Amino acid sequence: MVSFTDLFLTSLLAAAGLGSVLPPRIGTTKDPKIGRLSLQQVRNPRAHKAFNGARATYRTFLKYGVPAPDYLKKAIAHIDEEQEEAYARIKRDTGSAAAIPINEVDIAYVTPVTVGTPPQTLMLDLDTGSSDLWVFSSLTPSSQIRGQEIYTPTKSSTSQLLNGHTWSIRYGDGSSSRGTVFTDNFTIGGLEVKSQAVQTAQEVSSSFTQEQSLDGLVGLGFSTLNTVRPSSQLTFFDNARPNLDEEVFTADLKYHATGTYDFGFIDSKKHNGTITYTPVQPSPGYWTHSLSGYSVGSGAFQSSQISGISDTGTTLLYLPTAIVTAYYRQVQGAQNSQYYGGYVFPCASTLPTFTFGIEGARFTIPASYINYTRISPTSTTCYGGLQSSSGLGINIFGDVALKAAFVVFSGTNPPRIGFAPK
Ligand SMILES: C[C@@H](SC(=N)N)c1ccc(Cl)cc1
Ligand SMILES: C[C@@H](SC(=N)N)c1ccc(Cl)cc1
Repeated sequence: MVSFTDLFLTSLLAAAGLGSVLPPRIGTTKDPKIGRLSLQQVRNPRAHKAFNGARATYRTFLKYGVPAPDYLKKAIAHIDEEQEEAYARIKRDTGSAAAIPINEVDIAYVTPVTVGTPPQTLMLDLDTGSSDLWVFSSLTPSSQIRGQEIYTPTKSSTSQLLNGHTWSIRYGDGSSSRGTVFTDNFTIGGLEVKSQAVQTAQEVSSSFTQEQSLDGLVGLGFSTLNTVRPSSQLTFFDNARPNLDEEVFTADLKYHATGTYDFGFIDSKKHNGTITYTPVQPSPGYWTHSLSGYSVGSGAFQSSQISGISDTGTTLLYLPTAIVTAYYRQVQGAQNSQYYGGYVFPCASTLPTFTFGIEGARFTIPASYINYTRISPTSTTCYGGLQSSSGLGINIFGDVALKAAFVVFSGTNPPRIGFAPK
């Protein structure tokens, strides 16, 4: 005989989704004639909210038509409230991943990411100078693939074609790519975005084909620059942002070494001293801000507002011609060569450092970063890491500058960018 108390307690616990902790009286019987029935209890997949005991008890009162005491209704309310506050405080998402130079002169940095289910790993160039996330794919003609890893959407159980959407992009250096779009799970350094727009290349230009260790780009510019049509798509950072502990990502790029990109937190172990922030102009979609001036070697600091973009996807530092000529005037044998397409100098020449200002702070780029590369492996002529921006129409604080600092890209409102010594 099942007592009322058993029934009450069992139903109370059942209502709570906790299942019965009583001996399994219900559903089994000792009488062999009736046969044996056993019920498999499963967790309620929709029970994603925390358990609220008062609510469970309240439901039981309702179930048996017993008026619930007032204190119970109040209890339900303040348990819910405390749970909401607890969820609000929980540390949410962060991510951390390597920034690996793809050749011996740091022409670009790639970061391991995973796409799809099961995860497909690709090495992508995290690029704050653009806002398309695109990958070499099973849709890229094999004639345009030379060693790159590809994303195959049909092998991913979570991929979905974004019907009727296409994209096409041309970068400042003349390289380009275009294709179609899927959404899929996308992870960088343990930080996952479900349903990220992943742009699958159907055509890439030769400079991408030749870059064997680069499987695509992750645009970390503002989503306004995204080229997907008819509806533009959000960047990985914009998708991840609501779950991030802090609305930031940081770049700790290194000279001839592997650095890191962090998402959602600022790692104080990666920089020395304070971070100096300066406002970012988010239109048209680059991380556009000003330098407060510059100096060459031990020369006096020249204060002047120099507007440009902090761009992890561009290799070198491009500044106004007046600044660049002032720099190379200090370099024996330097010349602005039409033939080599920029400032070159004898590799044996001694180069000065270059210092740029962020508000009141000063960041010095070592001479070695500006002695960028030999024109060819056997040449004694070297190409500079500081070049004139006059042909570009925009000043670009590329990797040569960024690797001299710890950089915080802050997606707060208003957006800002921070630089710290390291
Ligand atoms: C923003 C970069 S391209 C990139 N980082 N995806 C750029 C723009 C314009 C010129 Cl002229 C050269 C480079
Ligand atoms: C980010 C873009 S444009 C640029 N060079 N800043 C790019 C183009 C070609 C390669 Cl191989 C790698 C990166």
